[in-house]
Amino acid sequence: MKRLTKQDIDDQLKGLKGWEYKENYIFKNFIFQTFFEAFTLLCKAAFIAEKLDHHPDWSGVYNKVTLKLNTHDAGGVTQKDIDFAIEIEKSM
Ligand SMILES: C[C@H](O)[C@H](O)[C@H]1CNC2=NC(N)=NC(=O)C2=N1
Repeated sequence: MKRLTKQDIDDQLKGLKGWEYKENYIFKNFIFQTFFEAFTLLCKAAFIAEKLDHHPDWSGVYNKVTLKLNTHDAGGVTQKDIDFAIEIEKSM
């Protein structure tokens, strides 16, 4: 899959609240009230990852989650990464 240009990525991220582009990946930091809500997001991310066959780098510390994505073969951000972010936002 073709790597997106910075302009394409910036344009697409305008519609995705909290998502940012940095050093060849897109990411979002989430902060919840509770560990359970954070864990719920990780569960949703796991199901989306399996559906799209595209898996985020993630970290979870108590009520905070970070999701980070790029496409290994392309060496950067592709439409698959954006699609993952869209699915996550739809699930919120
Ligand atoms: C074969 C399989 O489709 C690839 O290894 C997938 C799996 N999940 C992946 N996830 C992410 N984030 N980037 C990839 O390039 C990627 N590649």
